[in-house]
Amino acid sequence: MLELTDITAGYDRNTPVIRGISLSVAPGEAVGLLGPSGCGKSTLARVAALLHHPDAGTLVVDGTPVRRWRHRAPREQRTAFGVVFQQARLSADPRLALTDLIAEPLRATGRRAGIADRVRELAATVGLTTDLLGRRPHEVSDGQLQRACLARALVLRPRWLVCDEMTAMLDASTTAALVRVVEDYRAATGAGLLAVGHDRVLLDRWCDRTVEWAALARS
Ligand SMILES: Nc1ncnc2c1ncn2[C@@H]1O[C@H](COP(=O)(O)OP(=O)(O)OP(=O)(O)O)[C@@H](O)[C@H]1O
Repeated sequence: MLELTDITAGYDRNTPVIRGISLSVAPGEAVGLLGPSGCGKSTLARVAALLHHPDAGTLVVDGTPVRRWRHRAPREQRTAFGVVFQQARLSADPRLALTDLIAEPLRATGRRAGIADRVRELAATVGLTTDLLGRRPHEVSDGQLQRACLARALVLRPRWLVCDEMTAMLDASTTAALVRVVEDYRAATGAGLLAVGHDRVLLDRWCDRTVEWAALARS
């Protein structure tokens, strides 16, 4: 279970951008989070994925309260999450070939055995051909780069996926392909999903339930 309770967070302690927000995702559940631009969806998603320290409130992941965020979070908690952001180019090191980008979390956690096989397997899963794997981010399209970022998010086999506007920059066929990859992964592993977006039709089709930000902010 992913349980966010009474979360207050922002970028300046005196003026939080989200206040007293609670949201839970059950194991294996897919929850869509819908709301207008700037309301704080990404901030909440980053708190949930241990990437942003809240000013107040609690986060409990699979029964264990989170006490530290970002690089201070215990590895076991950090690696339970796979995260994909809207802007692949901002989340990809421009110096890394796609193969190294996908392998980054394996190297960062010292899991060096079988890296090449795992990258090949995931590249096929997300629909990246071998010739693309040696290219760097500026040598591939936004859709190809996002495929690599999704592969990177799955490489440690996370129990939780946070997709923050993952498909907002993509065409319909790439969107459908990436959603399918996430859903196949969830069907195989039972991972839970928090999917942030603007597109109600997509989120309703993709997720078990869609939550409106306005309802969260009222409750
Ligand atoms: N790094 C930052 N520093 C300061 N303010 C920020 C930062 N990131 C976001 N904000 C502000 O926090 C508020 C919430 O931003 P957030 O990105 O969480 O909203 P959002 O609902 O995800 O928006 P969008 O749908 O446009 O992505 C906005 O007013 C934004 O300007």
